[in-house]
Amino acid sequence: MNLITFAQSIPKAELHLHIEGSFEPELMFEIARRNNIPIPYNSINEVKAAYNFNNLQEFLDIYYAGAGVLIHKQDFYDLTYAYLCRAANDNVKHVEIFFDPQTHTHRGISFETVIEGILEALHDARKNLDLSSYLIMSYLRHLDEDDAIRTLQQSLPYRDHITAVGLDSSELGNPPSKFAEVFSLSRDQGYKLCAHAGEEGPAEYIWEALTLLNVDRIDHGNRCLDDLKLITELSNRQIGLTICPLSNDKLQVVSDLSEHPIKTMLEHNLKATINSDDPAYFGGYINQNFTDLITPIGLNEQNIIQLAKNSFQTSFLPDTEIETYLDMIDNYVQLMPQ
Ligand SMILES: Nc1ncnc2[nH]cnc12
Ligand SMILES: [Zn+2]
Repeated sequence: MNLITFAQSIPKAELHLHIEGSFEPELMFEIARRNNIPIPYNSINEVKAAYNFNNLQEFLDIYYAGAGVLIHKQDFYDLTYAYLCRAANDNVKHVEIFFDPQTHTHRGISFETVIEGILEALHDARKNLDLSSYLIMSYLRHLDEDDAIRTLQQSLPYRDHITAVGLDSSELGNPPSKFAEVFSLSRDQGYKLCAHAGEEGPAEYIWEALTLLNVDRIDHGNRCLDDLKLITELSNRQIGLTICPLSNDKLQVVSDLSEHPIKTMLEHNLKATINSDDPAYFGGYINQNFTDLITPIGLNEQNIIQLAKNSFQTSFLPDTEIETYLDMIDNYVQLMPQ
Protein backbone atom coordinates (compact mmCIF):
# COMPACT_ATOMS: atom_id res chain seq x y z
CA MET A 1 0.00 0.00 0.00
CA ASN A 2 1.43 3.40 -0.87
CA LEU A 3 1.74 6.16 1.73
CA ILE A 4 -1.12 8.22 0.32
CA THR A 5 -3.59 5.35 0.54
CA PHE A 6 -2.17 4.48 3.96
CA ALA A 7 -2.80 8.03 5.27
CA GLN A 8 -6.22 8.22 3.69
CA SER A 9 -7.45 4.94 5.17
CA ILE A 10 -6.00 5.12 8.69
CA PRO A 11 -8.65 5.79 11.38
CA LYS A 12 -8.31 9.35 12.66
CA ALA A 13 -9.96 12.12 14.67
CA GLU A 14 -10.41 15.72 13.56
CA LEU A 15 -10.03 18.23 16.40
CA HIS A 16 -9.83 21.60 14.64
CA LEU A 17 -12.69 22.29 12.28
CA HIS A 18 -14.82 25.44 12.13
CA ILE A 19 -18.21 24.40 10.87
CA GLU A 20 -18.64 27.81 9.21
CA GLY A 21 -15.34 27.14 7.42
CA SER A 22 -16.73 24.00 5.79
CA PHE A 23 -19.27 26.05 3.82
CA GLU A 24 -18.66 24.96 0.23
CA PRO A 25 -19.56 27.54 -2.46
CA GLU A 26 -22.11 25.17 -4.02
CA LEU A 27 -24.07 24.93 -0.76
CA MET A 28 -23.60 28.66 -0.12
CA PHE A 29 -25.24 29.45 -3.47
CA GLU A 30 -28.10 27.04 -2.77
CA ILE A 31 -28.82 28.42 0.72
CA ALA A 32 -28.45 32.04 -0.44
CA ARG A 33 -31.00 31.34 -3.20
CA ARG A 34 -33.56 29.71 -0.93
CA ASN A 35 -33.14 32.52 1.67
CA ASN A 36 -33.29 35.23 -1.01
CA ILE A 37 -29.97 36.72 0.03
CA PRO A 38 -27.81 38.31 -2.69
CA ILE A 39 -24.13 37.31 -2.74
CA PRO A 40 -21.48 39.35 -4.51
CA TYR A 41 -20.41 36.54 -6.89
CA ASN A 42 -21.87 35.30 -10.17
CA SER A 43 -20.47 31.79 -10.16
CA ILE A 44 -18.75 29.13 -8.09
CA ASN A 45 -15.52 29.86 -9.96
CA GLU A 46 -15.76 33.53 -9.08
CA VAL A 47 -16.14 32.59 -5.40
CA LYS A 48 -13.16 30.27 -5.51
CA ALA A 49 -11.05 32.94 -7.25
CA ALA A 50 -11.71 35.25 -4.27
CA TYR A 51 -10.14 32.71 -1.89
CA ASN A 52 -6.65 34.18 -2.06
CA PHE A 53 -5.42 35.40 1.29
CA ASN A 54 -2.34 37.27 2.47
CA ASN A 55 -3.14 36.83 6.14
CA LEU A 56 -5.74 35.69 8.68
CA GLN A 57 -7.79 38.90 8.61
CA GLU A 58 -8.28 38.81 4.82
CA PHE A 59 -9.67 35.30 5.21
CA LEU A 60 -11.88 36.17 8.20
CA ASP A 61 -13.56 39.03 6.28
CA ILE A 62 -14.71 36.59 3.59
CA TYR A 63 -15.55 33.82 6.07
CA TYR A 64 -17.88 36.06 8.12
CA ALA A 65 -19.53 37.36 4.94
CA GLY A 66 -20.16 33.77 3.76
CA ALA A 67 -21.73 32.81 7.10
CA GLY A 68 -24.21 35.67 6.60
CA VAL A 69 -26.51 33.55 4.40
CA LEU A 70 -27.19 31.04 7.22
CA ILE A 71 -30.59 31.91 8.68
CA HIS A 72 -32.69 28.86 9.54
CA LYS A 73 -32.11 25.74 11.62
CA GLN A 74 -32.19 23.74 8.37
CA ASP A 75 -29.27 25.81 7.00
CA PHE A 76 -27.12 24.91 10.00
CA TYR A 77 -28.21 21.30 9.70
CA ASP A 78 -27.30 21.12 6.00
CA LEU A 79 -23.94 22.80 6.56
CA THR A 80 -23.04 20.43 9.39
CA TYR A 81 -24.29 17.24 7.78
CA ALA A 82 -22.38 17.98 4.57
CA TYR A 83 -19.14 18.28 6.55
CA LEU A 84 -19.83 15.09 8.54
CA CYS A 85 -20.32 13.09 5.32
CA ARG A 86 -16.97 14.31 4.03
CA ALA A 87 -15.26 13.52 7.33
CA ALA A 88 -16.69 9.99 7.43
CA ASN A 89 -15.49 9.53 3.87
CA ASP A 90 -11.95 10.44 5.01
CA ASN A 91 -12.07 7.67 7.67
CA VAL A 92 -12.56 10.16 10.48
CA LYS A 93 -14.08 8.29 13.44
CA HIS A 94 -14.47 11.19 15.86
CA VAL A 95 -14.78 14.96 15.33
CA GLU A 96 -14.64 17.92 17.69
CA ILE A 97 -16.32 20.77 15.84
CA PHE A 98 -16.08 24.50 16.55
CA PHE A 99 -19.02 26.77 16.06
CA ASP A 100 -18.94 30.57 16.47
CA PRO A 101 -22.31 31.55 18.03
CA GLN A 102 -21.50 35.28 18.05
CA THR A 103 -21.07 35.29 14.25
CA HIS A 104 -24.78 34.51 14.09
CA THR A 105 -26.31 36.08 17.21
CA HIS A 106 -24.80 39.44 16.13
CA ARG A 107 -26.87 39.13 12.92
CA GLY A 108 -30.07 38.50 14.86
CA ILE A 109 -30.06 34.69 14.55
CA SER A 110 -30.86 33.03 17.88
CA PHE A 111 -28.38 30.80 19.69
CA GLU A 112 -31.08 28.09 19.69
CA THR A 113 -31.50 28.13 15.90
CA VAL A 114 -27.76 27.70 15.37
CA ILE A 115 -27.11 24.99 17.94
CA GLU A 116 -30.26 22.99 17.29
CA GLY A 117 -29.46 22.66 13.57
CA ILE A 118 -25.91 21.58 14.37
CA LEU A 119 -26.93 19.13 17.12
CA GLU A 120 -29.50 17.43 14.93
CA ALA A 121 -26.88 16.85 12.24
CA LEU A 122 -24.42 15.46 14.81
CA HIS A 123 -27.13 13.14 16.09
CA ASP A 124 -27.98 11.88 12.58
CA ALA A 125 -24.30 11.31 11.77
CA ARG A 126 -23.87 9.21 14.91
CA LYS A 127 -26.74 7.06 13.70
CA ASN A 128 -26.17 7.00 9.92
CA LEU A 129 -22.40 7.38 9.58
CA ASP A 130 -21.19 5.82 12.84
CA LEU A 131 -19.34 9.08 13.46
CA SER A 132 -18.69 10.18 17.04
CA SER A 133 -18.71 13.94 17.71
CA TYR A 134 -18.28 16.68 20.30
CA LEU A 135 -19.14 20.34 19.97
CA ILE A 136 -16.84 23.25 20.95
CA MET A 137 -18.30 26.73 21.39
CA SER A 138 -15.73 29.29 20.32
CA TYR A 139 -15.64 32.89 21.57
CA LEU A 140 -14.71 35.58 19.06
CA ARG A 141 -11.62 37.36 20.36
CA HIS A 142 -12.12 40.56 18.34
CA LEU A 143 -15.23 41.18 20.50
CA ASP A 144 -15.02 42.09 24.18
CA GLU A 145 -15.08 39.72 27.13
CA ASP A 146 -18.58 40.79 28.28
CA ASP A 147 -19.94 39.61 24.94
CA ALA A 148 -18.25 36.24 25.48
CA ILE A 149 -19.75 36.03 28.99
CA ARG A 150 -23.24 36.68 27.55
CA THR A 151 -22.60 33.88 25.06
CA LEU A 152 -21.56 31.56 27.88
CA GLN A 153 -24.86 32.34 29.63
CA GLN A 154 -26.82 31.60 26.43
CA SER A 155 -25.08 28.23 26.19
CA LEU A 156 -26.14 26.99 29.63
CA PRO A 157 -29.44 25.34 28.57
CA TYR A 158 -27.27 23.28 26.17
CA ARG A 159 -24.56 22.59 28.73
CA ASP A 160 -24.82 18.81 28.27
CA HIS A 161 -24.37 19.09 24.49
CA ILE A 162 -21.24 21.26 24.51
CA THR A 163 -17.93 19.68 25.50
CA ALA A 164 -15.54 22.62 25.44
CA VAL A 165 -15.08 26.31 24.73
CA GLY A 166 -12.50 27.80 22.38
CA LEU A 167 -11.16 31.19 21.31
CA ASP A 168 -10.79 32.22 17.67
CA SER A 169 -10.88 35.11 15.14
CA SER A 170 -8.29 37.94 14.83
CA GLU A 171 -5.36 36.94 17.00
CA LEU A 172 -2.92 39.84 16.83
CA GLY A 173 -3.85 42.49 19.40
CA ASN A 174 -6.38 40.17 21.09
CA PRO A 175 -4.24 38.10 23.48
CA PRO A 176 -5.65 35.27 25.61
CA SER A 177 -5.29 37.46 28.74
CA LYS A 178 -8.31 39.48 27.51
CA PHE A 179 -10.50 36.40 28.18
CA ALA A 180 -9.19 35.10 31.53
CA GLU A 181 -12.49 35.65 33.34
CA VAL A 182 -14.79 34.00 30.79
CA PHE A 183 -12.46 31.00 30.57
CA SER A 184 -12.50 30.65 34.35
CA LEU A 185 -16.33 30.87 34.35
CA SER A 186 -16.46 28.31 31.54
CA ARG A 187 -14.29 25.91 33.48
CA ASP A 188 -16.59 26.36 36.50
CA GLN A 189 -19.43 25.15 34.26
CA GLY A 190 -17.45 21.98 33.50
CA TYR A 191 -16.42 22.91 29.97
CA LYS A 192 -13.02 21.76 28.69
CA LEU A 193 -10.88 24.60 27.36
CA CYS A 194 -8.89 25.27 24.22
CA ALA A 195 -7.74 28.42 22.44
CA HIS A 196 -6.20 29.44 19.12
CA ALA A 197 -2.74 30.71 20.00
CA GLY A 198 0.52 31.14 18.12
CA GLU A 199 -1.03 31.05 14.66
CA GLU A 200 -0.05 34.64 13.78
CA GLY A 201 0.52 35.71 17.37
CA PRO A 202 3.81 35.18 19.26
CA ALA A 203 4.88 32.33 21.55
CA GLU A 204 3.92 34.61 24.45
CA TYR A 205 0.23 34.13 23.52
CA ILE A 206 0.69 30.36 23.90
CA TRP A 207 2.14 30.89 27.38
CA GLU A 208 -0.87 33.08 28.22
CA ALA A 209 -3.30 30.42 26.99
CA LEU A 210 -1.54 27.86 29.20
CA THR A 211 -1.00 29.92 32.33
CA LEU A 212 -3.88 32.46 32.34
CA LEU A 213 -6.64 30.48 30.59
CA ASN A 214 -5.49 27.03 31.78
CA VAL A 215 -6.36 25.46 28.43
CA ASP A 216 -6.31 21.71 27.90
CA ARG A 217 -5.29 22.04 24.23
CA ILE A 218 -3.75 24.65 21.92
CA ASP A 219 -5.19 25.30 18.45
CA HIS A 220 -2.36 25.90 15.94
CA GLY A 221 0.53 26.75 18.27
CA ASN A 222 3.01 26.92 15.39
CA ARG A 223 4.99 29.71 17.01
CA CYS A 224 5.93 27.52 20.00
CA LEU A 225 8.99 26.54 18.02
CA ASP A 226 10.41 30.05 18.65
CA ASP A 227 10.73 29.31 22.38
CA LEU A 228 12.74 26.34 23.69
CA LYS A 229 11.27 26.59 27.20
CA LEU A 230 7.77 26.49 25.76
CA ILE A 231 8.59 23.43 23.65
CA THR A 232 9.75 21.67 26.84
CA GLU A 233 6.60 22.72 28.72
CA LEU A 234 4.26 21.52 25.93
CA SER A 235 6.17 18.28 25.51
CA ASN A 236 6.39 17.51 29.25
CA ARG A 237 2.67 18.12 29.67
CA GLN A 238 1.82 16.41 26.35
CA ILE A 239 -0.51 19.29 25.44
CA GLY A 240 -2.27 18.69 22.13
CA LEU A 241 -1.49 21.03 19.24
CA THR A 242 -4.14 21.05 16.52
CA ILE A 243 -2.06 21.87 13.46
CA CYS A 244 -3.68 22.85 10.13
CA PRO A 245 -1.18 22.55 7.27
CA LEU A 246 -3.26 23.77 4.31
CA SER A 247 -4.58 26.65 6.43
CA ASN A 248 -1.00 27.57 7.38
CA ASP A 249 -0.06 27.58 3.71
CA LYS A 250 -3.08 29.60 2.49
CA LEU A 251 -2.84 32.17 5.32
CA GLN A 252 0.92 32.47 4.84
CA VAL A 253 1.75 31.28 8.34
CA VAL A 254 4.36 29.19 6.48
CA SER A 255 6.04 30.37 3.27
CA ASP A 256 5.49 27.02 1.55
CA LEU A 257 4.20 23.56 2.52
CA SER A 258 7.78 22.25 2.20
CA GLU A 259 8.62 24.56 5.15
CA HIS A 260 5.86 23.13 7.31
CA PRO A 261 7.15 22.39 10.86
CA ILE A 262 4.94 19.44 11.82
CA LYS A 263 7.72 16.88 11.41
CA THR A 264 10.00 19.01 13.60
CA MET A 265 7.19 19.14 16.17
CA LEU A 266 7.02 15.33 16.23
CA GLU A 267 10.81 15.19 16.64
CA HIS A 268 10.41 17.39 19.74
CA ASN A 269 7.87 14.88 21.12
CA LEU A 270 5.07 17.45 20.78
CA LYS A 271 1.51 16.09 20.53
CA ALA A 272 0.82 17.51 17.08
CA THR A 273 -2.25 16.50 15.08
CA ILE A 274 -3.38 17.21 11.51
CA ASN A 275 -6.65 19.05 10.89
CA SER A 276 -8.40 21.02 8.16
CA ASP A 277 -9.49 24.25 10.00
CA ASP A 278 -11.68 25.78 7.24
CA PRO A 279 -11.54 23.19 4.45
CA ALA A 280 -13.93 24.91 2.04
CA TYR A 281 -11.60 27.94 1.99
CA PHE A 282 -8.18 26.32 2.18
CA GLY A 283 -8.32 23.65 -0.48
CA GLY A 284 -9.17 20.42 1.24
CA TYR A 285 -10.43 18.22 4.02
CA ILE A 286 -8.36 16.22 6.49
CA ASN A 287 -7.05 13.60 4.05
CA GLN A 288 -5.91 16.33 1.68
CA ASN A 289 -3.98 17.85 4.57
CA PHE A 290 -2.21 14.53 5.20
CA THR A 291 -1.48 13.69 1.58
CA ASP A 292 -0.32 17.16 0.53
CA LEU A 293 2.41 16.99 3.19
CA ILE A 294 3.79 13.56 2.33
CA THR A 295 6.18 14.58 -0.43
CA PRO A 296 7.07 18.19 0.55
CA ILE A 297 8.25 17.31 4.08
CA GLY A 298 8.84 13.58 3.69
CA LEU A 299 6.13 12.40 6.07
CA ASN A 300 6.69 8.66 6.61
CA GLU A 301 4.56 5.75 7.80
CA GLN A 302 5.64 6.11 11.44
CA ASN A 303 4.80 9.85 11.35
CA ILE A 304 1.33 9.09 9.97
CA ILE A 305 0.65 6.48 12.65
CA GLN A 306 1.87 8.89 15.35
CA LEU A 307 -0.31 11.74 14.03
CA ALA A 308 -3.38 9.49 13.93
CA LYS A 309 -2.71 8.24 17.48
CA ASN A 310 -2.12 11.80 18.71
CA SER A 311 -5.51 12.83 17.33
CA PHE A 312 -7.30 10.40 19.65
CA GLN A 313 -4.92 10.84 22.60
CA THR A 314 -5.44 14.62 22.64
CA SER A 315 -9.19 14.45 22.00
CA PHE A 316 -11.67 15.12 24.81
CA LEU A 317 -12.89 11.51 24.67
CA PRO A 318 -12.82 9.42 27.87
CA ASP A 319 -9.71 7.23 28.28
CA THR A 320 -11.56 3.96 27.63
CA GLU A 321 -12.77 5.19 24.23
CA ILE A 322 -9.31 6.51 23.38
CA GLU A 323 -7.90 3.02 24.06
CA THR A 324 -10.47 1.48 21.72
CA TYR A 325 -9.46 3.83 18.89
CA LEU A 326 -5.74 3.22 19.51
CA ASP A 327 -6.40 -0.53 19.22
CA MET A 328 -8.28 0.17 15.98
CA ILE A 329 -5.17 1.91 14.60
CA ASP A 330 -2.89 -0.96 15.70
CA ASN A 331 -5.20 -3.47 14.00
CA TYR A 332 -5.28 -1.36 10.87
CA VAL A 333 -1.46 -1.24 10.74
CA GLN A 334 -1.11 -4.98 11.38
CA LEU A 335 -3.66 -6.04 8.81
CA MET A 336 -2.81 -3.63 6.01
CA PRO A 337 -1.60 -5.22 2.78
CA GLN A 338 2.12 -4.66 2.08
N1 LIG B 1 -7.68 29.77 11.30
C1 LIG B 1 -8.45 30.54 12.09
N2 LIG B 1 -7.85 31.33 13.00
C2 LIG B 1 -8.59 32.12 13.79
N3 LIG B 1 -9.92 32.18 13.73
C3 LIG B 1 -10.56 31.41 12.84
N4 LIG B 1 -11.86 31.27 12.57
C4 LIG B 1 -11.98 30.37 11.58
N5 LIG B 1 -10.76 29.93 11.21
C5 LIG B 1 -9.85 30.57 11.98
ZN1 LIG C 1 -9.08 27.57 13.47
